[in-house]
Amino acid sequence: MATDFKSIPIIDISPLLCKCNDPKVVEDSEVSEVVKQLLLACKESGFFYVKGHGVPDSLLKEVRDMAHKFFDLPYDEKIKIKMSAATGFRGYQGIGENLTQGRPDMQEAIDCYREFKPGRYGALGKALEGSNKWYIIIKALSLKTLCGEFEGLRAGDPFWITRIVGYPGISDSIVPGLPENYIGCGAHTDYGLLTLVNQDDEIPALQVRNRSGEWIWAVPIPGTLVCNICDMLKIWSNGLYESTLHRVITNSPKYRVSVTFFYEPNFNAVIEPLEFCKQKVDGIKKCERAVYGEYLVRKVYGNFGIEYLMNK
Ligand SMILES: N=C(N)NCCCC[C@H](N)C(=O)O
Ligand SMILES: O=C(O)CCC(=O)C(=O)O
Ligand SMILES: [Fe+2]
Repeated sequence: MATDFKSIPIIDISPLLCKCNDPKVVEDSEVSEVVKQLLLACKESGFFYVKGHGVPDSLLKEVRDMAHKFFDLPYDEKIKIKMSAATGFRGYQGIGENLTQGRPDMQEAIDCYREFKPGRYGALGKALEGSNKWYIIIKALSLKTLCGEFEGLRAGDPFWITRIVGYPGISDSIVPGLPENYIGCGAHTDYGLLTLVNQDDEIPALQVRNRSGEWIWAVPIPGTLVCNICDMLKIWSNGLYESTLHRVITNSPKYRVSVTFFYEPNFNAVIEPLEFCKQKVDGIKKCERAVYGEYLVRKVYGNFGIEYLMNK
């Protein structure tokens, strides 16, 4: 359950990285301390910054620089990798094409989804069949390498999504009578397990809602990644962890980029509150079950107007 948090904690996870292969990891006091902080953050705000994550600052910056370069290209170039229902919703979408709660977001983006063999996830998976445009977009993004880490038996054959988002800058001279909260991305929760956000320095934009409805800034902290709990993890934890509402405000004249990686469950996974999480609240089930793939496809359809959907 989210609380009235006023700030988002910064957690140094380096002990986890150093000691993850140590057979005595569970007894390690530094590791226990990190785990304690993570647990608290997952319950109180569903959001935290991580530092000591092992991804060099220079690489985080390089990724964002490449995203800026892509979005700087003329529109005619960008639409060479245009997304549609026919591309499995993979590729570029222009400003105002993504909808949140039915309203256009003032952003442009490139969406990538885990690739899989046609037919692998049956009729449901058909919506997302297609290949990513890696060769143009993110040769050096290193996200593919990172994705590789998450795949395989060890992590249960998870799905993943990555979204490279650009928010055009704004100023009174461009939009006279500009509202104070110009929406780069409307209020939403994320769908899967855990989101990692690599955001531009110096441009506060991401906001997270606490229990009383106040919007708390997740200002950029150089070298950190913003992490947040998503809907499927909330269900698994029987509501113990919060999938917190967040949004993006644009009030800077500077163009802002964020690169998000969504770590998701297996596409076919049936997600239900785990028994030991129910036990913590006298066996009461607090969240409804969902099939991840169904949930995702419903969200993807909701994110686009009808012209996208007519196209497959
Ligand atoms: N794959 C994820 N989580 N993408 C997040 C996008 C959030 C905004 C979207 N229009 C929505 O309304 O959900
Ligand atoms: O741009 C950001 O900081 C976050 C974007 C976001 O919330 C999303 O794409 O799900
Ligand atoms: Fe989000």
